[in-house]
Amino acid sequence: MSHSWGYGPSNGPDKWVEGFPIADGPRQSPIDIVPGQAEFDSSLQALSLKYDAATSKSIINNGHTFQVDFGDDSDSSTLTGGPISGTYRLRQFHFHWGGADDRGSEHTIAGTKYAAELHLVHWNTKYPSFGDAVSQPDGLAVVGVFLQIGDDNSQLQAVVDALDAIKGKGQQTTFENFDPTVLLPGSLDYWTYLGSLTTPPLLESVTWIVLKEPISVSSGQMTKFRSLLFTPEGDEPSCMMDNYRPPQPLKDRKVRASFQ
Ligand SMILES: CCc1cc2c(cc1OS(N)(=O)=O)CC[C@@H]1[C@@H]2CC[C@]2(C)[C@@H](O)CC[C@@H]12
Ligand SMILES: [Zn+2]
Repeated sequence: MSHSWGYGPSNGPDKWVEGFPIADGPRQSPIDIVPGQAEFDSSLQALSLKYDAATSKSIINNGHTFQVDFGDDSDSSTLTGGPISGTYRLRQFHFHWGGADDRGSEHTIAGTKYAAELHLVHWNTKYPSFGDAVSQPDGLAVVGVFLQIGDDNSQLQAVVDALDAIKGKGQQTTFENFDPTVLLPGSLDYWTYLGSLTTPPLLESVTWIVLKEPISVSSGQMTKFRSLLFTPEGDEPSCMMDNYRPPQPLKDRKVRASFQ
């Protein structure tokens, strides 16, 4: 099973180690975050997320999730501060979600699963490109935001409304003038730890920044996420859901908190 990984019984997270031995590595993601065991670090800076709506380009169904891609050939949309040094550029954001409202997030909080998790992906501009950064230990910084079932999230609706146009794997459409700041919660308090991509190739190149405060999403909006397909239009349809990796061993790592 080299590159036909997925989330099913025959190609899902428990099988990924066959094609990607790093699945059993020392800094795998996601993890279960236990707030009582996280260490408050007063030297951690506040997150500075500065995004420009003009950098949003397109939305695509890549067969594992859907993602919104951003133009990253300038410092228009960046992450600075927080646990990282230097400047990281926003490349894309995507989600992971469940087949029902009781599951779907990748990180968990003392065992609690949220209905979905947003990943805002940034790469370190000390490297020439995203492609170079993905294999470096300090190459990527991903901001994770939990989605909790509640009221309709009007800020998310523009994304939800675009999903009809990208139902099948490989479909994409323009998605311009979207500032992902609107998807952030009121507080930017976070936990941070060193981890990896949560899908193959599971590269151990991610500084994870997981926000404590969730944003809301309604059951109806989640139903629309689940109407996407893992499969291309025309193939036997398989609804896109439960596209999350479960928590991995913490091993020799510490989780730090930016708040007390
Ligand atoms: C961090 C966001 C990210 C990037 C990538 C993946 C998955 C990702 O989501 S996650 N959940 O944040 O880990 C899986 C495919 C990866 C890609 C990074 C770039 C590649 C490694 C390409 O070079 C070939 C396969 C690509
Ligand atoms: Zn992700």
